[in-house]
Amino acid sequence: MSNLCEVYRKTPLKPHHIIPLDFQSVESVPDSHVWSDCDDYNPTEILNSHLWPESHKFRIQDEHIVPNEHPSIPIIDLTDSNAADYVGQACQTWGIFHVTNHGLPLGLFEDVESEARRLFSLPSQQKMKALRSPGGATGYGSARMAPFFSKSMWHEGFTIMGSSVDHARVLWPNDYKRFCEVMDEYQKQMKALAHKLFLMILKSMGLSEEEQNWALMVQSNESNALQLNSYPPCPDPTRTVGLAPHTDSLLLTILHQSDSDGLEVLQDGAGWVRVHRAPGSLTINVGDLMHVFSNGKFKSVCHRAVVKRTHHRVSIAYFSGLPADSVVGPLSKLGPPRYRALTVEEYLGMKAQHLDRALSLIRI
Ligand SMILES: C=C1C[C@]23C[C@H]1CC[C@H]2[C@@]12CCC[C@@](C)(C(=O)O1)[C@H]2[C@@H]3C(=O)O
Ligand SMILES: O=C(O)CCC(=O)C(=O)O
Ligand SMILES: [Fe+2]
Repeated sequence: MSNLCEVYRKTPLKPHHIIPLDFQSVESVPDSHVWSDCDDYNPTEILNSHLWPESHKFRIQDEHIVPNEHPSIPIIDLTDSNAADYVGQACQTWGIFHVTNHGLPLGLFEDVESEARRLFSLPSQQKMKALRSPGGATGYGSARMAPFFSKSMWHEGFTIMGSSVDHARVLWPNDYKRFCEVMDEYQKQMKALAHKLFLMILKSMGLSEEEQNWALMVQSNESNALQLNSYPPCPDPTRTVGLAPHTDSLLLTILHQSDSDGLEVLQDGAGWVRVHRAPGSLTINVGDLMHVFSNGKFKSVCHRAVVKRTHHRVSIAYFSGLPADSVVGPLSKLGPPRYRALTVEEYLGMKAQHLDRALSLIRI
């Protein structure tokens, strides 16, 4: 089991921040889930783009990245010989991009999505048997960041770190193996892809082979999490929020948006931009630890998820991180450090206390 689990044990949550609404039993949106107050909706520090240097506020010009004249999220073919450069550029400008030709079989996504749907379509009382414990990191429940918002999100999640067998067994006592196999295989494939992307990123940063080897050694120990997200159909999608605006804490996130769009990113000047899926692609975004490691060159992108009136949207997010005791600080070759170095554990502790303010609190 991943040692990220232990970090979260130190910041226990209250049960009402863990237990999702029984979405199957409601016909209208209860007041607890109506987001009318704008302040709730927009975390202050994230919107304050002082976190990001002026030079990053430009549009991608490279025609290989953006095939049309309207700015849109880059789509990068991982088999292109220049892919590493494009990945580096996309991390600097958008903090998010799609990858195609990633080599993963379509069946893998069909399987993980169908298992996720099998889980979320269980009756609420059954899912509650796998509820995350107050000091726990894995299992069924609301998003970990729930306590920072006065309203609840139209969302339920299932978090896996390592093996899912303990929770799967209580959900399906006689039929849990398939779920575990699919989740194990998915995590294995994602780990390999995260490794490949990390290597491209290091290359794009101009690291020497020796420096690359060192960094890869650190990354080969990655600590990760798999998050199944469910956004049930909502009677009033304009007054509800799927996932509130946030940045992801770890290095990189690999997102599979199943069959419907719903992810939006906050872009300087443009506001909220819908992240349309490209066929067969995966969506990659930069997380806070990568933001620190790149000395702010790569930006940890603020994003949110919206909900649908009739469609039950499911997404699968893989968070690639580092062991809790590893130290993350800006690469020295990227200029004077703009963030102080700290352990993953310390950073996640700050995130648990300050959410979107954590990154600015470690600025030098
Ligand atoms: C390893 C991770 C990463 C977590 C916490 C833990 C497991 C679940 C992840 C999420 C998923 C939903 C958004 C987020 C903000 C949340 O509330 O839970 C993420 C958070 C983070 O990136 O900080
Ligand atoms: O469902 C989505 O599209 C976004 C999920 C997400 O941001 C997350 O799990 O951190
Ligand atoms: Fe996220």
